[in-house]
Amino acid sequence: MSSLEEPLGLGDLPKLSINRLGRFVSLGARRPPADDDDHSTGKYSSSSCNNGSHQMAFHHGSNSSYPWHPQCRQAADPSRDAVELRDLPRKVMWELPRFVKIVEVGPRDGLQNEKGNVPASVKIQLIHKLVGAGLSVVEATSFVSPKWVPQLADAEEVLKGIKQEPGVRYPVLTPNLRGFEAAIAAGAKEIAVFASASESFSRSNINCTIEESLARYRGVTAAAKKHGLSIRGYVSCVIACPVGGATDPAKVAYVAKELYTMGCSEISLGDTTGVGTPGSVVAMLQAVMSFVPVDKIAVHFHDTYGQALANILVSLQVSKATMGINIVDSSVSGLGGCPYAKGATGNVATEDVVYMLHGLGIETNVDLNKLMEAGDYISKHLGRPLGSKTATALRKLTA
Ligand SMILES: CC(C)(COP(=O)([O-])OP(=O)([O-])OC[C@H]1O[C@@H](n2cnc3c(N)ncnc32)[C@H](O)[C@@H]1OP(=O)([O-])[O-])[C@@H](O)C(=O)NCCC(=O)NCCSC(=O)C[C@@](C)(O)CC(=O)[O-]
Repeated sequence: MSSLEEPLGLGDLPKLSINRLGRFVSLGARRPPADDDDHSTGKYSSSSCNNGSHQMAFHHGSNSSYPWHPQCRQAADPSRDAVELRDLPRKVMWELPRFVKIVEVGPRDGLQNEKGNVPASVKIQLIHKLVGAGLSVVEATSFVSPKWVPQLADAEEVLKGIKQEPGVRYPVLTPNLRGFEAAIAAGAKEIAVFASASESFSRSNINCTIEESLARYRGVTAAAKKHGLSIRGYVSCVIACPVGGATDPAKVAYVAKELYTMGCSEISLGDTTGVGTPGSVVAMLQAVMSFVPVDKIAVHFHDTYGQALANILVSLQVSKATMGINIVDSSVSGLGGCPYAKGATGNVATEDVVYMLHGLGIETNVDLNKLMEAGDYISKHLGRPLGSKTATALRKLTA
């Protein structure tokens, strides 16, 4: 392996003086004092890590296969310096969560935009592989009009074909009561409604105004609550709309608040076109966080402009007052795109998100190797190269 192929990670830092780093951390880092730390909420405690008594466990099964990976080196080296280095990201950045829940949207968002037909059996296999990789939320399909999204016309067959594992969530999109009824008949235990912060996108995606969609979703969420179902709510075009241009963060906050008030337990904020940068994302998140608790917010970035990982990172550490967002949507092998958002590419690849989070010492419970196998499986079926930079690099290394 050439040095260029090795990731420059925390494991490279021992070449620097720990004392100098310590000074840098204490002078430069803007983090709250140790008194603010609170393990019950998952906030970081620096003092407890210095003696190793609260070392984070690195149970990312896949990492053990990559001995050069910074986390593996550190896990094998319990020295004080290694512990300090491993926790460095938490010190120099605003607070990061200890655990991030990944919501895998590949089988739905990923496959809704495919030109070719993907058989239901392949979708079911893909979902099983994703769950086998440790993902605890896998969005399975959509009960939408087959005239609008023919790619998901097999929703019933897919949902009925999945062997639902205990403790795993399989949300499905439902645009109206008709979709909701079909979803519960097929065994759905969680639904998702999807509104937009842009009038023009709302019309092109679901053929109604924002207010009409919210009125419709009040009916759908009321029915879902009666059946004891969990509900996810999406807001699309949170940064910009493919037709209408930049979105006012206040509009995003309004739609998010309405969805939250009607009973959505998780609000996913979608940068549908992938134009957001950390600058625009922070402004939008601050607006939404005035109305929706941070632990109910998920971020959903498309990677059209290559900004998705940066946007996720800033979302995790968004505020001094809170511990940041800890739910991230992503799509295996970067599949996806909305058929009604012209020019937008796929979601950020789950493999790349997992690689970054594990590199930050954040747990996900996802096994990167098994996840890459799911990515190989669907990419092979679609006849296209891997859409994840991480998977592409690791496959080259192990070829
Ligand atoms: C909302 C509608 C149905 C309105 O569509 P419409 O044409 O206004 O509704 P309609 O009531 O006139 O129905 C049209 C036809 O569809 C049928 N129909 C009606 N509803 C259903 C249903 N549930 N299931 C099956 N069939 C249905 C209905 O019966 C009728 O059939 P016909 O009488 O002509 O034979 C339509 O616009 C639609 O299905 N849109 C879905 C579009 C979509 O799925 N977009 C992608 C998901 S959103 C997204 O990707 C963004 C997100 C979430 O990922 C976040 C982000 O990235 O930002």
